[in-house]
Amino acid sequence: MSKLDDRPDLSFKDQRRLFAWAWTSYVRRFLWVIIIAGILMSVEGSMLGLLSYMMKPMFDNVFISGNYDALYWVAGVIFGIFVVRAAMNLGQRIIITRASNQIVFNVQHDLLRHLMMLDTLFHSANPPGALMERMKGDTGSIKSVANVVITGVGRDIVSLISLLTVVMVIDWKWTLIALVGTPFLVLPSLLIQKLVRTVTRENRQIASDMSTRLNEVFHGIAPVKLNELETYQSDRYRALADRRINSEVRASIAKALIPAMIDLMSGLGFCAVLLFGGSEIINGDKTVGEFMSFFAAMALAFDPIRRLGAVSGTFQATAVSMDRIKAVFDTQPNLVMSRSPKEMPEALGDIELRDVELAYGDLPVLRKASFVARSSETTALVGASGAGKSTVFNVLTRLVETDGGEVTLAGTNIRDLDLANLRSQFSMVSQDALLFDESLRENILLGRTDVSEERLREVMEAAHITDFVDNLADGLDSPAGPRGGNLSGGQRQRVAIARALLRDRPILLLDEATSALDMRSEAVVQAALDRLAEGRTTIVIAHRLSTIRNADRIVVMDGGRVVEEGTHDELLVQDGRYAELYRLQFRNSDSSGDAEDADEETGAA
Ligand SMILES: Nc1ncnc2c1ncn2[C@@H]1O[C@H](COP(=O)(O)OP(=O)(O)OP(=O)(O)O)[C@@H](O)[C@H]1O
Repeated sequence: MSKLDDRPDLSFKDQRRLFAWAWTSYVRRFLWVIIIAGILMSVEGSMLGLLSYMMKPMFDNVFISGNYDALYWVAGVIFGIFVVRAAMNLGQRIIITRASNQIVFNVQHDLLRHLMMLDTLFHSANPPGALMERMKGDTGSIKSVANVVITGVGRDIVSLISLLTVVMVIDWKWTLIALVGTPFLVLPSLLIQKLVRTVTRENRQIASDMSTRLNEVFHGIAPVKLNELETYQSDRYRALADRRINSEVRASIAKALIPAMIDLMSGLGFCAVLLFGGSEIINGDKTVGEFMSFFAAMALAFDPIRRLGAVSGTFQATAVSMDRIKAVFDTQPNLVMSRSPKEMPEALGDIELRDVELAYGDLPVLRKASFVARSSETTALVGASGAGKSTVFNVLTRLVETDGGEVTLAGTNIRDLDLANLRSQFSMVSQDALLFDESLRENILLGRTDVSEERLREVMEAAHITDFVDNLADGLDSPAGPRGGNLSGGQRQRVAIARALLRDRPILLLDEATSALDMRSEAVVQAALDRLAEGRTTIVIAHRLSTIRNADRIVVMDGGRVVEEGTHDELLVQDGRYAELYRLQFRNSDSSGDAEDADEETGAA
């Protein structure tokens, strides 16, 4: 599963494709809102033309002819123009803000769902900070298109058309002279657009690296402090921030270049008209009012023209962000989903791995691994660290896809089963129990509303949670803290066990489920797990071999292969890898009295 690498620069066709995708997927459903906002904007924009046109009666009828009556109606009309402008602007702003936020949240919502569908390998390759930046930073730039482009462009185009109509009506020759420099803008603007795209892409990447850095610092705040990495981390962040400032400045220069060039061209046109038109007024061929109207229209056109010039920069920047978002949507999960999934077998039956192969990139992790976990029995997976035991769990729950071989549940290939249905067969407790930043109650219930207080209490007692919960000020409603940080490792593990007890599914997967518990708690929780395991198909990975010696079957893994299988006694008689591990652990725990130390030394799971 791929890392989200940057894609090549966007051609004009790519950009058209991206905007077409955004339009059909997200914007089109707001067509009516856009039309209404467009009407309001058109009215607002046309008011500028009217305003400039009012210069003519103001100068010719009021100032030059000295007509007092005209003074009142001209003033009234001009005030009316401003009232209409204000009302239209307010109306369309409200409408578009609502629509643009809705569009962005829709994109974010779809993106979140899509990201949650992508498999574990994708998430291992792409750090959370980088994904958050795509979700927030890049979608935010779509909003700027909605806000700036849809609102601004509509209004500015209408303003420009109305102002151009006024200047054309007054004198088409003056208009042509004013616009004489425009064709020279085309080539430089194309080059500038490419520059904007390049700088924006770089900028987004730096923003993503910054989020990743922050995410890692806050996630690993304890190791940062304990290894005195504060200065190192803040220097790294500062280096990124310096690059970001640099690239922000370059991006804004690039974006400002087009309006700056438009300014220059407008200045040239302005002076040319002044030179040419000034003499016509001096000669009496044109009135002062006409001249003032023309210049007012020209001056009022500056802002819309400059903004329209800047729009192309915004468009380019947004195209880059949309491309980064589209890259996520284009990434498909590695999982092969069955189009017509088979029914889940009534009686679950055995779980079988047959010649299963899996590699993470170039690293082979499972190599033709085969074993059977019999229905309603407990199977233990044993082997050195990195042997591939947890990967077997990932394969069973289809968090990762195998490269070869097959996994069956009661004879049915798990690929032929509905994914959600398959996952609903498992309860799992893993070594690093992940808690959410919610109350303990919410962490145990995980959204379920059908659990009675009695059942909840029962489960808490079995998982040995009541011990510590009853001592908390808010009891079960105490917050677990970010990633369960308010609890100890052992307490977190007990919450995870309570979840599994409550979930109560036919297959139980325990990955060093009691490794963080003290001896006394472990004995009690282990008893609860043993009770839970009764009648269920259980696969257990345990640190201490003593905890799995009663398993119905022990599967020994080494380097991604199954190297031995049997009961504890059979494996001891075989005198192979298991017997070696067991003796080593037994001897160490015998001499030190601490089985855990022995486990760590041997690396046995
Ligand atoms: N998401 C991943 N991306 C790349 N490599 C991975 C990933 N997950 C695991 N690995 C690699 O796969 C190998 C097997 O890992 P696995 O977690 O299955 O081992 P394990 O037997 O459960 O080890 P332990 O007893 O230490 O938990 C290891 O070498 C590990 O580096």
